[in-house]
Amino acid sequence: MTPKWRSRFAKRLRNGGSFRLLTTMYRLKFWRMYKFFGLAAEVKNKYSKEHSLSNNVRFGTSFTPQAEKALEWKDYLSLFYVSEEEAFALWPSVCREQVLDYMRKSEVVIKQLLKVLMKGLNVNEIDETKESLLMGSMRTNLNYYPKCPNPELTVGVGRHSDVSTLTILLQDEIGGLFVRGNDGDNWIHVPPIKGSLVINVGDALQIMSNGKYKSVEHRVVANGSNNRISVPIFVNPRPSDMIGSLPELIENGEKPIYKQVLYSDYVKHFFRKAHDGKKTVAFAEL
Ligand SMILES: O=C(O)CCC(=O)C(=O)O
Ligand SMILES: [Fe+2]
Repeated sequence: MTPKWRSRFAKRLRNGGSFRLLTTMYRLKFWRMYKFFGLAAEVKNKYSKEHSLSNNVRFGTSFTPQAEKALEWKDYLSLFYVSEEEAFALWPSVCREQVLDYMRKSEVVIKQLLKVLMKGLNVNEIDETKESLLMGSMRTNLNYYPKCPNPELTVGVGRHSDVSTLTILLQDEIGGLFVRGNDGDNWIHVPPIKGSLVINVGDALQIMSNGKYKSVEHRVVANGSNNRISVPIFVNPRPSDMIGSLPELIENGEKPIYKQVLYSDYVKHFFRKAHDGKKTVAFAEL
């Protein structure tokens, strides 16, 4: 990355928003994903909350069905990465290798993005502890939005920000993802561009950057004519990490606006309620 590009990039993220990173690196075979969702219901149900052998593998529908007035028009398979061995033992074989490959290749891009973002905060050294805080755990979701007979009655995903540090999102050619503009009023469509990824700042980075980088609010509409697939990688702190305004920023004289919270508590708080815009972040406010 050239310094000019780097500073433009850091500025764009500071202003809040979604940054589309053009790359030809990713050629994920979407049909492989469709294959999972095309499996018989009883096969997919082996990975449901009730039947899955592990909490790290979960097939479900909607976000938090027990807290939602109307269900989101979406099925998903959520894969929390622990190790290759575990993935081989527990993840559905129909898509396992593609997801692992995608995650492995993404790591290079993720590290570069985080380096640039930390530079923008004057944090020039990312040691092992910091790296683990920024990207110590990863979760990949396969989202499947089936064609909806009454799209005006529901949504694909309600408005929310991700609880991640960064989200790397791959979407197919259908479209339907919207991000909230900087003025807070307008919604901007994120058009699919072949060979591109959408990079979203999540709440954990907003908190660690002491509010300098803003997590982006987004939503997905339900679609009356097409099925849609998206594959976000949520780059997260580890569940056992304490997150809060980074000490480097406070040592530089900034007033902290976030307290230290256990990341797994933050995530639990997010999942307890239906999607509600950016309200989750209040959980960490001082
Ligand atoms: O499908 C998309 O484009 C976005 C999905 C999303 O926001 C999520 O899974 O958190
Ligand atoms: Fe999201």
